Amino acid sequence: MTRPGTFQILARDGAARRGTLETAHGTVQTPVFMPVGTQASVKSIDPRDLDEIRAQIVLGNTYHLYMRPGDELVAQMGGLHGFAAWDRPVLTDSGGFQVFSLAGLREITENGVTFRSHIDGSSHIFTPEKAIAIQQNLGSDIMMVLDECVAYGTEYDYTAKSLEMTTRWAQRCRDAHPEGQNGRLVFGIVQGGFFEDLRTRSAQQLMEIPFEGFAIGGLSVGESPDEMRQLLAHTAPLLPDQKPRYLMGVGTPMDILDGVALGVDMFDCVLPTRNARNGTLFTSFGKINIKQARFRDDPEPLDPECDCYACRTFSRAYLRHLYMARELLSYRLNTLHNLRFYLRMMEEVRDAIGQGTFEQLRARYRAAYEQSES
Ligand SMILES: CNc1nc2cc(C(N)=O)ccc2[nH]1
Ligand SMILES: [Zn+2]
Repeated sequence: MTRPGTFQILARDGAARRGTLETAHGTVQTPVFMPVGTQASVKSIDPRDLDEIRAQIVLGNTYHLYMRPGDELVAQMGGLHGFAAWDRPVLTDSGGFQVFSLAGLREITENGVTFRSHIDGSSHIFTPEKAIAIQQNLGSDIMMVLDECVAYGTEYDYTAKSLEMTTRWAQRCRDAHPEGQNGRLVFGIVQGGFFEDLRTRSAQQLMEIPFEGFAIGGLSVGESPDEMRQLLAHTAPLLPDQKPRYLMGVGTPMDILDGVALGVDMFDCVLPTRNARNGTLFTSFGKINIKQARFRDDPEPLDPECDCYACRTFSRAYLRHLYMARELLSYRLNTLHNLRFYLRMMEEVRDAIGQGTFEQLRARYRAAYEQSES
């Protein structure tokens, strides 16, 4: 088996790259979209479904699993792979983002972040070492460092001090899980808010540490699409060409295609799974909402170009009925479809990069999505 952490670039099309990333649970074809399985489950679908829609790697949230059922229990049950019967790669975030966005009452010190549980108000502390220990217990293939994701609009001086601490925390995370240890990988996370010079500083400091990959954090936090794109265009090319680049929490189909065009290799987002549960569905002709009356007696498949179970088997009329009747099957079929849409788009992306036709693919999606965004 090729050493975990090995990243091979197979083809380029402009700044877009097609590659392979080796992990302890198999090879990931990049660019890749990671379905989000916050509480050890991709909501409403099971591992057989993930296989069928050809998911390669899923994301678990450290904060949630630490809170419930507890990382020690998950370790006892064989890590996420044994517990959730998923035998492919798993990436876990460090909990930093959730603590900053979910937990109540937080205090940040050099040692780590102290916070109260959103479940029962109990007090906890995440240090860099603790964040890594939890992810080790979860059996994560790709662990993220503990970082401070500063809120959109944070002023320059605080952001500058925060990134310095994030770098010191990153070093402590790497020290807690040395390079090559049991085939698991650790990625650094670039911060620096929306200040290009601070992004450069954060990237330069992190690249001094031997991470197997680098994430761009602190985005998709309320900024405009243009602000995100501008920051991304500045930051992505700063990162090592020969290491995977991961854009955290992004995004819409167009955000992802624009990220690929800027050299990003990995993405995760709750959009396809969350939108499925409110009836918003992604199709080859743009975004629709299945609850619209126009679908009441529509016998056609949701998306004729989609190969998922929902599109092969049922009509728009049936999918609308399930949604209006709040049938649980609605969550499952809509989720299967939306995730398959994202995963199929990534398959097309990888093929297009290999054939040098990525820009044509991006233009095709833009034609379908610009109008449906309006
Ligand atoms: C949904 N937006 C989003 N922004 C993120 C930033 C981070 C981060 N660590 O800066 C992690 C997850 C994120 N998800
Ligand atoms: Zn479908």
